[in-house]
Amino acid sequence: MIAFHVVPQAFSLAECAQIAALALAAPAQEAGLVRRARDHNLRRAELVWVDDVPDTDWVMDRLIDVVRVANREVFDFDLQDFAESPQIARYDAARQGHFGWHSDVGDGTLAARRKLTLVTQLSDPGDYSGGTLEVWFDSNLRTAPLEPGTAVLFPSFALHRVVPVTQGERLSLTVWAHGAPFR
Ligand SMILES: O=C(O)CCC(=O)C(=O)O
Ligand SMILES: [Fe+2]
Repeated sequence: MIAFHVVPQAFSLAECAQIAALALAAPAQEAGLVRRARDHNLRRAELVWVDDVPDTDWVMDRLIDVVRVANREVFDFDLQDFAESPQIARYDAARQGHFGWHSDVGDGTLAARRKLTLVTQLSDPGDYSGGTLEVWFDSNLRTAPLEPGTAVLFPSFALHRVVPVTQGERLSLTVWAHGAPFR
């Protein structure tokens, strides 16, 4: 099974800036985990659900295209739908934004069906320190490239984390593709 797939320029720089601006204008929610439990030791971030932001159909359309191509060419998972809104997460240094080691698959109705995770970098790496996304699937730890617009995809059950942001602010755009649970 492929652990980690990188798609450069899934979004242009201008598109990343546009998505970031929409997110900064929208009211954010404190980040929950699957099933909306809150554990600040595990995650500190603010979330905006893309489906709650007007005029973002093009964002979802692009994400669907990128997932479709990656799944056809690389993963070949049995995917059925996108059952949850994409999320924009803001991790800032003031709150030591981070997300500890976790899997995106949980035992909630939706989280149990997560199969493929896609994360797009939205921020210029010059705007923050720390904040790297690491995926630990096998003996190799993989780090998501920092270029804004670059997307990474990995099986949703793979352990991953966002290390604490120590300066500035990092934004990311995440979406999950769902299907019958792995068996
Ligand atoms: O912000 C990221 O890079 C990762 C987000 C994530 O792992 C999640 O929302 O489950
Ligand atoms: Fe995650």
